[in-house]
Amino acid sequence: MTDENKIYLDYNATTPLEPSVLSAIQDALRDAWGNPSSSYAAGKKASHVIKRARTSIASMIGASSGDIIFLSGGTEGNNMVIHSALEYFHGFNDQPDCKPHVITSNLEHDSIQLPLLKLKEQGKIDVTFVPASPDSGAVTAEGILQEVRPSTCLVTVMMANNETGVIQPIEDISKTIRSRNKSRLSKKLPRILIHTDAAQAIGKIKVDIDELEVDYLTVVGHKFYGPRIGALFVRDPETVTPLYPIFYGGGQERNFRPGTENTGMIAGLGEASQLVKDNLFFFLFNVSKVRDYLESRLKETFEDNIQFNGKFDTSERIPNTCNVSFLGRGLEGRKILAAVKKLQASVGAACHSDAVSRPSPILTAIGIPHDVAMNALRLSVGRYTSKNDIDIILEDLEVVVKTLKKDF
Ligand SMILES: O=C(O)CC[SeH]
Repeated sequence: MTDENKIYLDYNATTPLEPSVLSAIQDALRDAWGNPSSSYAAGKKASHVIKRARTSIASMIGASSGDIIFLSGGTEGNNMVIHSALEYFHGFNDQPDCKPHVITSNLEHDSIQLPLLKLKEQGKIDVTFVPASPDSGAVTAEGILQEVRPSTCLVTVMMANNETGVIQPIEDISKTIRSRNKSRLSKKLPRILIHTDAAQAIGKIKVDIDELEVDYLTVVGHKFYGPRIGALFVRDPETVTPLYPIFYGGGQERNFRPGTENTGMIAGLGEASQLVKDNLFFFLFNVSKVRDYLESRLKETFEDNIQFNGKFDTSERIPNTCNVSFLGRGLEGRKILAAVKKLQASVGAACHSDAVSRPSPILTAIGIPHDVAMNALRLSVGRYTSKNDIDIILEDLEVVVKTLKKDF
């Protein structure tokens, strides 16, 4: 339950800070205010806090501390991966007219999709958006592989979609691309770098960089009860995986990401990561129980007058997400959200929420008809959402849907 007796079911948009995360931030701001680059006590205190946080984040995803680069959030991390892949390509290939090629999905967050479209518009790259299947809401490794060409230098696919919750086959994609890389080496073709944006996966499902076999992985604090900063996993950035700074300055983060460190927020990200490391399966079990209860209550209340948009027999979902359409005229998702008294949710990605009344491009991309997509709600439960919250939401929705139907 949040303010004004509202019930928040938009945890994929952002999450509140866990109390211990807030305490870690406050403690660091109060006690570790020194410049981490300073050699005296105040600086050392700050650098110690950062070191401890880096260790927690690395441990959460099965990485080494040296593989974690702090930055401002998911958007910066995703842009840095694209920038580094292109720098790597140009360092490898000296033919000025040969453009780097990037393969991605048609489901990506704007912080992947838009930089790629911009670079394409500028004539700097070629990009292939591999369509997700309407039968699974996911891409396939084969679908990615068949788009590989000699100039391909990056494959980037999100680990789980923020609107449908569908988990993408990152392990399969990595294994397939790594196998192809072996044959490319002998042909003196660029290595294909592999990235996944794990923003919607961390804290909800197991994220292990050795199982995933990715070169890069984006970590976004505010999706797992942490602060609004992020980190980028880069597999041994000094020697194995290319990483190039987007901007230059004081040399922090081994010159990969300069700027005086945000010690307070880094401390918070470290605490949020430690909580995930220590409690993932407790969190996962709880949210899946409540999400499944939500979907059973929706089915019980609305019977065949709803459609779930992320449930497929051939793919898995993150355990907290329910994308549901209310079938029938006059039941647009935006109208329902404007009329409910308790529910706080979204029709899709928060970064699109101010867009004109249009169906989610993610839902239409996986073949959901326009009118059904227009009637969708994205409901994403949190660690502490209760079944009682769900019962209140169902009452709220039942009244509103009945009223909107009658008024249409
Ligand atoms: O899906 C969301 O709401 C967060 C990314 Se814009």
